[in-house]
Amino acid sequence: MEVGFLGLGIMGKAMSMNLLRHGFKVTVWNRTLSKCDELVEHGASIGETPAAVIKKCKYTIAMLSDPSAALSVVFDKDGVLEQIGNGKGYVDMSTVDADTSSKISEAIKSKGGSFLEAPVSGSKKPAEDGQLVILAAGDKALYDEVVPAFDVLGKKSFHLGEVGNGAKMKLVVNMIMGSMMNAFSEGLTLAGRSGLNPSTLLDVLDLGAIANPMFKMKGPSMLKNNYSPAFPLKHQQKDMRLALALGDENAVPMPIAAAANEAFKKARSMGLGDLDFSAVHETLKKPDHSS
Ligand SMILES: NC(=O)C1=CN([C@@H]2O[C@H](COP(=O)(O)OP(=O)(O)OC[C@H]3O[C@@H](n4cnc5c(N)ncnc54)[C@H](OP(=O)(O)O)[C@@H]3O)[C@@H](O)[C@H]2O)C=CC1
Ligand SMILES: O=CC(=O)O
Repeated sequence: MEVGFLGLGIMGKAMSMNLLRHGFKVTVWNRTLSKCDELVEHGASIGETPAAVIKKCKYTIAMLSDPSAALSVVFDKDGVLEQIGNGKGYVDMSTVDADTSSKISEAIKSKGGSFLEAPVSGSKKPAEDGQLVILAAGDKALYDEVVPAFDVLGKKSFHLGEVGNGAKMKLVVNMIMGSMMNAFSEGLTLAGRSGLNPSTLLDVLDLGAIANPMFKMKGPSMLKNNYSPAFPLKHQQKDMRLALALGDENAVPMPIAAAANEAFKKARSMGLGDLDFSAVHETLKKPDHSS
């Protein structure tokens, strides 16, 4: 199967590499074109623009940072809309809000193309290992056609109905994840400050009812102040912001998510946006008055 791939950040690189490993022919594009080189070394072709990729491929996947990037790649000059048409499918796997996804869907469909949103749950490692959870919604025929690619990228795919439902599901999941990360981070800090060994806290948590892969994976590196980015904090804060807007629209009070969003904003203001989202832990540290 031949696919186009737009966006070679942490996730897009891992996902397109995985497709190549499984025998897919992949044509890649990235805004910073030099990031295509490593993929080319592994057998990918380059498209000079999003439009060029769409022209060449029947199916194109996008994995872009946020709503503004997702819109720009579709609507701007040399964008997806210039070449999309009958018989072509566009699958946007970026995490965006339902409105953004609907705008993209309507534009693609007005040109005769088909559209699927398919944000994913799972980070860098699951992307490398083909263990993502795919939250698709939109054109069911296109979904059925791209299942071979989803089977490589993920361990499970859902088709959630109309466009917008995939985006909403992803935002709900990440709203919960961001809130959990803040509670975890406060717990680690409280354990240390009150004279407990935070490593022992990790062992205790792992044996009880709130054990989960995120605490297990992130805890040890957080205790070493290692925030090498798997899921950049700026994207987690974007997801909290979009989830809070969804809460506004539906009159759902979300005081815990709102507090978590403030912590992520504080972390961004401290210059931590490009680090892993677990770097929110740093917002709880005492200022160093030693110098
Ligand atoms: N990392 C993770 O663990 C997960 C991330 N996600 C979501 O997946 C998406 C991608 O995440 P991730 O790979 O981590 O992000 P990165 O920040 O690593 O990559 C972002 C990508 O978007 C591109 N981009 C940004 N702005 C524009 C623009 N205006 N026009 C064109 N391209 C643009 C970047 O291009 P350039 O290289 O030129 O900057 C890059 O290819 C996000 O929506 C994120 O929320 C979902 C699940 C897990
Ligand atoms: O969006 C991030 C993730 O880990 O899922």
